[in-house]
Amino acid sequence: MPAQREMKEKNPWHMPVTIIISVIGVIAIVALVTVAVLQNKPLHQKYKYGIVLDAGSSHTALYIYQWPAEKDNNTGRVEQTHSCKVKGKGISSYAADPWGAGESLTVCMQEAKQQVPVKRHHETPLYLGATAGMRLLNMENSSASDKVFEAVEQALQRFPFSYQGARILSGQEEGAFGWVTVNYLDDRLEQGLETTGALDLGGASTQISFVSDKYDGSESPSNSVTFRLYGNDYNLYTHSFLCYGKDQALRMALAYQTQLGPRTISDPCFHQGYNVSKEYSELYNSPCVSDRKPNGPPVTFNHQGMGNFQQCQEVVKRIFNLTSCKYSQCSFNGVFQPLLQGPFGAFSAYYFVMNFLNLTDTSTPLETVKDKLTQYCATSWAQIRLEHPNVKTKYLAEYCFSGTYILTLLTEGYNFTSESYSNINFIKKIKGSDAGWTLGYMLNLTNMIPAEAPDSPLLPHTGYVSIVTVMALLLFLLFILSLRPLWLRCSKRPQIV
Ligand SMILES: Nc1ccn([C@@H]2O[C@H](COP(=O)(O)OP(=O)(O)OP(=O)(O)O)[C@@H](O)[C@H]2O)c(=O)n1
Ligand SMILES: [Ca+2]
Repeated sequence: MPAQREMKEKNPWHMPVTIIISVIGVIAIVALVTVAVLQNKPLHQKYKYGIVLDAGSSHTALYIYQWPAEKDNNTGRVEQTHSCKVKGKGISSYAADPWGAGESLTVCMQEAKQQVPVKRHHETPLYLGATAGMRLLNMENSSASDKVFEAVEQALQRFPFSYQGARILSGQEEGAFGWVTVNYLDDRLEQGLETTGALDLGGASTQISFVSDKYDGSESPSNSVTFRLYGNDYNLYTHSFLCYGKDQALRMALAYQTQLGPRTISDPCFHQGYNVSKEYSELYNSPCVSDRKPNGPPVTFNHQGMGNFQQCQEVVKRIFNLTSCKYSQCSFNGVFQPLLQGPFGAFSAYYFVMNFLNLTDTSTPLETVKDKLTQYCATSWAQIRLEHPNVKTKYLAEYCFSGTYILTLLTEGYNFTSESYSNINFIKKIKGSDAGWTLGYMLNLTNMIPAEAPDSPLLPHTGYVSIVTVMALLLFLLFILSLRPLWLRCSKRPQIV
């Protein structure tokens, strides 16, 4: 017993003041670490939203994007959470019934109301951008186009979002924002990596956009778009070909075959056994072909398929002017195009068509791709329908033409070769978000890509946690060591005998 008492009296830990100080010290350190860690933990649960309606020539689609609420200005954080395809045709097809255009959007808008949390509705920006279909309608009949916009605007303003306007995008914007989307989703802008070119094929127009070291914008300045993003300067080449979307290109190809007003045309771009009566007035009802309407044609013509890829390619080539060029080099129709450079993402109808034809693998030699298309085009219409009973007849009838058009546009039009063809990636989505101009458009309008690289925190969160913990442990050790003299003094005290 006396020995135990002696131990207690020697050991400063058994002094009440020392115990209290130690406990407070430990609690303070734990509290310090906990508060510091929690305070700096990134919040993931709160999001902001943005909605973009892509009013294309063939259809309208609604996209909802979200990003963490506390990081509007951060990099690569915006993602698509929902998309909705509007039933029916594009808004430009409602020229005779403008209110129908507004009405057509309500189902997808209701869906958006469900998808975005109610408390975010009022601060969620809503944009509508129209592309080549409305560009053509505006050229043809600007008052009809104004009426469509009026109806669309009224319909959208009935929803509780922050409506930011509906307008026609220029071809240049459409190309440039598609390029921004692809490179943003691939984190190429933020990291200053080599960029990917963008190839977009719609129903009424098509865009090509890429960065070329050889292009500084001085030759054909109208094709140049400059950006400063995350501290890097980009000099983008972009061009939009109006009327060279898939549907209008088909019209032009048919117009060449019907310019003498025959009752029947034998079209190599359609399958053998395909035979449909079509109206001249309907075929020529577009500014892309209206000036070539034959004089006094019959009301209808029989559109018969022959199914021949080679001949189809000859027909398709006729819609490209490959000879005139006043620049150092051109793509087609006298449009300047610098040397192709880098990888390319090809989306929209490029993807739909090549995916249907099982031709998205560009490591397959171009000659093999052509052989496969030759076989596909030569298959009878009856057989094609039998093999794809669930595919929309309009799409199905056109895939031979569409595949041929895509290969001709890429090789004869844009000058992709057997080698550079493999630089193309046919894509639909990147990391869950659709490739297209809408995301780039929203990022631009909400200033979500800074011109300069944002100040990044000195340390990542895990590094920060580790340093705070190590510092706290060191403090604790220091505290223990500071008790040592006290402990030594106690141990030297004269013994109580
Ligand atoms: N499964 C699908 C879906 C669409 N298409 C075709 O793809 C084209 C539409 O492409 P899209 O990118 O949706 O065009 P829009 O945006 O409507 O047109 P634009 O960009 O020219 O305004 C149309 O010709 C349509 O027939 C297709 O062949 N197969
Ligand atoms: Ca489009």
